[in-house]
Amino acid sequence: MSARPISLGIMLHGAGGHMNSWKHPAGPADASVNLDFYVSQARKAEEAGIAFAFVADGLYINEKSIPHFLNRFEPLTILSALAVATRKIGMAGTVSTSYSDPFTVARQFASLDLISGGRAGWNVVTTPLEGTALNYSRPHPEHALRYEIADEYLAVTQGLWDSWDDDAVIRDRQTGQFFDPAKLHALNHKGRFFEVAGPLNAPRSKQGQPVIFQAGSSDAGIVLAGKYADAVFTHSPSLEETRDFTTRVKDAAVAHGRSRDDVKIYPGIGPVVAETREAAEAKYHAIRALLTLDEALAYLGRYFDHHDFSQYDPDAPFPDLGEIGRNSFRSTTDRIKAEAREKGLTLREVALATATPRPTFIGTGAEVAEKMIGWIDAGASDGFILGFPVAAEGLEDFIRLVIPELEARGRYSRDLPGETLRDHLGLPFKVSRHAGPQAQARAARG
Ligand SMILES: Cc1cc2nc3c(=O)[nH]c(=O)nc-3n(C[C@H](O)[C@H](O)[C@H](O)COP(=O)(O)O)c2cc1C
Repeated sequence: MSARPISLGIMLHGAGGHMNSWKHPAGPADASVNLDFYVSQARKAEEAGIAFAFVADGLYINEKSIPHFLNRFEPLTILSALAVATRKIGMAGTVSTSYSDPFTVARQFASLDLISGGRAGWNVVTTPLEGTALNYSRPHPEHALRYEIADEYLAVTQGLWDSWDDDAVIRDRQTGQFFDPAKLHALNHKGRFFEVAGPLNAPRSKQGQPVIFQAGSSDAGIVLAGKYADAVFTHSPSLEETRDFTTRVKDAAVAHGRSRDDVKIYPGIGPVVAETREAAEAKYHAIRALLTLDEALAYLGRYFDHHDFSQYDPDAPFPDLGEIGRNSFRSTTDRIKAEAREKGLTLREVALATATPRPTFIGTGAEVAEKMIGWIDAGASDGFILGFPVAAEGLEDFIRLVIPELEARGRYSRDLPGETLRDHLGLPFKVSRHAGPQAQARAARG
């Protein structure tokens, strides 16, 4: 295989990314809380050489939330179950830095990394929805502050993960020595938001530390990713916009003394594939028909902190919302507003395009495979996270129709490299900050 193989993750999100995917006959209606369905999706993905499973999350619902959000598994709990039902596929889960404590989260991911044999990843989010504050006995931090908290939070967590040198625990039954005190490091962090003494009560794992994913595409999100992220989950509006984003994240990594290859970019895509282009279009139309306009307006509203769009004429131009949305999903709402303005769209058009977008990757297996290769070769991304609108149908179709086309072009292997998630993503073992200069140099050489 000469050119780079394409790296894939799969979003596990119940019945699928379409808000009414639960109505689609391809999978179970209760998929969001159906352990057997999650296990079967993860195993199919693993067999197909998909590098990691990815579980998104949210911490606040109301009666307008989409069905999958109303009843679903907590990410680390479901990933711990999936870790013992699989052997190779990575396990990446979302946890918010605005509504948790670094010691607990460091410990939870360290445990997942041990349970899975070095396959854990943490998708770091800052939580967009103000209503979350109602569930956590604390005020909702505004956008900039959320990212300042996240920065210190990550420094603390990664510090805790290096509490124990790789050979610190001896467990010598003859001498009775359990560990070497010289190889145990307290953190003694005292910062603006956190005071954490450490050490962590968990060792490092087969991959050193869990992989850091980051999701959040605003300027502040890009700076955070450049500093800490091993991988970034982002939108996929177009090849050009995604490539621009990728360039900015990799520039940010370089600005923090890292290399461009230290951070991998994974846009989420929702391919719809069939034997012919017409059949793929028919599949998309069946998916689109699952949705009413009212539901699309509620879906759109969530990005704007559950703004009520039903108050406007759907066939009038998209309303001028001023600052609404800037403190929630900022990068997403800025993009929606700009596109509506530039293209002169009505509210109805914006709501439908947001809730049930026409996939960028639609067509035959060969067409979708060619397009994916085109994105990678143009430098738009390092891989993709597959978030099928209808999970059961989408994964089957992709394995049957797209993967063989990628293989035929020498751009995909079902044999995942190595054993850990870092191996799968082409990232080196994470050397401890307390390791000597020789170990650091070895790691830098790869
Ligand atoms: C592609 C993408 C995926 C996201 N996934 C989640 C998620 O699963 N859970 C969550 O609480 N927030 C998620 N967020 C929200 C961000 O963490 C952040 O709180 C919000 O988008 C504001 O950041 P931004 O303006 O930098 O994008 C996501 C954002 C993006 C852009």
